[in-house]
Amino acid sequence: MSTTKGLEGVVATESKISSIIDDQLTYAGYTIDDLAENASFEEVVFLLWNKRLPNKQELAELEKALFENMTLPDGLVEHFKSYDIHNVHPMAALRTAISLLGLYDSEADEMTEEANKRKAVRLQAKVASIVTAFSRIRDGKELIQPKQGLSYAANFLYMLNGEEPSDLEVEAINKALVLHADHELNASTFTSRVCVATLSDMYSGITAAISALKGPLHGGANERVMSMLLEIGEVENAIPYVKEKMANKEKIMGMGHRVYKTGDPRAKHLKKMSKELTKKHGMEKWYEMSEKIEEFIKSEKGLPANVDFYSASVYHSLGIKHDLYTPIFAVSRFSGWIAHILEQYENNRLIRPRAEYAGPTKQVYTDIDER
Ligand SMILES: CC(=O)SCCNC(=O)CCNC(=O)[C@H](O)C(C)(C)COP(=O)(O)OP(=O)(O)OC[C@H]1O[C@@H](n2cnc3c(N)ncnc32)[C@H](O)[C@@H]1OP(=O)(O)O
Ligand SMILES: O=C([O-])CC(=O)C(=O)O
Repeated sequence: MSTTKGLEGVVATESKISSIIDDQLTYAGYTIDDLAENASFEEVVFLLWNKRLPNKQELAELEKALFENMTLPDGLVEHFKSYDIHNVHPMAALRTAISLLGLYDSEADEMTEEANKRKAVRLQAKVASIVTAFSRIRDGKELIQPKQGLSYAANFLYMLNGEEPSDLEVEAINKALVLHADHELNASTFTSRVCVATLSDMYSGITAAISALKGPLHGGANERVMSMLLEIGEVENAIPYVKEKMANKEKIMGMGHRVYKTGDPRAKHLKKMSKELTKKHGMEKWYEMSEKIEEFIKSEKGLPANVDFYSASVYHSLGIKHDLYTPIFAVSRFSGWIAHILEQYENNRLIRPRAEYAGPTKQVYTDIDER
């Protein structure tokens, strides 16, 4: 047997959902550039779940279904008040909330295609409410119910802040949601597929995926990018800071990627947005600092900025709390995880690779008194 550390380059499944070929990302054949410029998040959700764009009626139906399913069970809201919410990371809270949500869904273990599609809508609708409810309860504020007529992105900001967002804010969040929605067989998506390939239920698959996304080598990097920028403080400190990190063999968060070698095609959209939003809010230094780090790491190590890098300064300029960055990634990625879970169910086989044994052999059991 031969092993490939971290399964690099291993093709583990076929999928019709998204592709990364020659550093270009597509969702069901549509380039990410096209979608980022033109699509609403709801259209992308439909696209990932159906492998085609919706017509007007289908889009309206999905928008309505998402809006109507945003309300949370009372028990879940009470649960947020039952622990020390100030000492809990929102990704841990989200992970537990989704597992708990499954207990309120009488169809949780119903495995028909129709039941799974209904659960898909409920999960996608409620994740926005869960993240925003957590944040508001933590801040000691009243919960805000979603407003009819607002898009998913607008309702997310409305439920988070309690006021209707500006067009620019909605555009920024919509674009971020579109850009993060799916990414082939990344670690969290693979986790969700491994989980449901045992024929476990959708809530379990999503809970497993959230757990994988939380880590700093994956979705957890965006929050850490912002911590790094804050630690650097001023633009002129950026290069000495990253030089020291690299001399200590520490990684620069938001840089590098397992698949992309020339560049992550999502990063340029977030970079553009970061430039615009930081300028608008008089926070140019976060953009300038990010650009300096990006250029330096690219020239020194040949590593590109990934999707997490500029999302940090985008969210910061929107006034979003830093520990909500990864949950926002999750809100978007629910759509991709769900698409992959549905695809896995459609053509399932247990995922069970092998490990090459590298431990001792020919051991002989000795009595405990003789060890
Ligand atoms: C949405 C997402 O999940 S995007 C990724 C988000 N994660 C991050 O931004 C965390 C920082 N980046 C990383 O840790 C990595 O680049 C990963 C995890 C994304 C990809 O990792 P891998 O493909 O396993 O690359 P690996 O960690 O083996 O690194 C290969 C080489 O590049 C270096 N390298 C990779 N990323 C970085 C980085 N961010 N900063 C400095 N050096 C890096 C490694 O030190 C290693 O160098 P060496 O060969 O001299 O030892
Ligand atoms: O694909 C990956 O390895 C990580 C990533 O960029 C994503 O999940 O969006």
